[in-house]
Amino acid sequence: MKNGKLGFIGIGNMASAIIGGILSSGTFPVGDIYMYNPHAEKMQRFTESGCVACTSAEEVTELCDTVFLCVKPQIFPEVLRVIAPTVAKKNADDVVIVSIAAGVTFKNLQDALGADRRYVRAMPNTPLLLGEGATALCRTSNVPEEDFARVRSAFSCCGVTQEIDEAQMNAVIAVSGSSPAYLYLLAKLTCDYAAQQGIDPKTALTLFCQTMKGSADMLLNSGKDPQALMDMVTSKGGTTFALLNVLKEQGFNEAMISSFEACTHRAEELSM
Ligand SMILES: NC(=O)c1ccc[n+]([C@@H]2O[C@H](COP(=O)([O-])OP(=O)(O)OC[C@H]3O[C@@H](n4cnc5c(N)ncnc54)[C@H](O)[C@@H]3O)[C@@H](O)[C@H]2O)c1
Ligand code: PRO
Repeated sequence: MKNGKLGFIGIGNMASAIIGGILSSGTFPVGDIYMYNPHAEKMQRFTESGCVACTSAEEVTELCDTVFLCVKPQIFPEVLRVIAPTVAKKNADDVVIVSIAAGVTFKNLQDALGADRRYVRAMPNTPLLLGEGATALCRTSNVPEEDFARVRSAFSCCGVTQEIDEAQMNAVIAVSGSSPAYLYLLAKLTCDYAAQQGIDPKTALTLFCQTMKGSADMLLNSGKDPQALMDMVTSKGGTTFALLNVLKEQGFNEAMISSFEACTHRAEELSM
């Protein structure tokens, strides 16, 4: 029997972002959110808000019909081994297993927990914490619309969601899962430069962040593609031209593409 409870195993950065987003949105009753982490202090702020702490991953799996696996890929074999007997006791219709791990495939999950179970893979990102996340999702063909909608709503109350094919799941990490890191790197380099030039760090951060937000809005809403928007900024013989020229000369595009490929390749290596 389904009971609508959401269970989280592994309460680290990402589960905290997802649960934080869910709590701020109020989409799910706080008492329906169950969790387990071996370090109990990681659950404290959520239990203080009314979420339920469990004493094991098995307990979360037993009590919840949507189970989010939020541990590092390297910990997956252990967690799957621990929850497998509890998953096996349930009807296949009564549990959806959601993995947010980079690289862990449906085949990995099916080998450990059974081919007849329902699985969703998600690739969220840390801005879910503020309700501004982006999550790519895919499902096995046996996940009905109603179950998928429920999982999707846990992510869409924390931002944008898009359904893709499993074959694209590793490549999408460079698009939205890992990409906050390179945007923060850009922010750090820009603000460090501004500070060296005597610009107040807070002023620089405000200007840079609004520029990221405004540029994102232009990409989404102006009807122009990235190249056309770059051209709008770039006066012939002007400052942007000088900036882009150095990036080109120093191999920025190639470095970015190599970094995307490394990201995807690492996800492939993390498959069990
Ligand atoms: N951090 C991100 O931006 C991000 C984005 C998308 C996907 N992911 C994926 O999310 C997953 C978690 O990443 P994270 O950054 O939150 O890691 P994290 O290290 O912050 O969190 C993992 C948590 O798992 C707990 N844990 C360890 N062993 C456990 C066990 N046996 N049972 C239950 N819990 C256990 C740890 O104490 C920790 O709190 C990874 O698989 C990662 O690929 C992360
Ligand atoms: N953080 C995880 C990692 O670095 C997965 C996407 C973002 O592996």
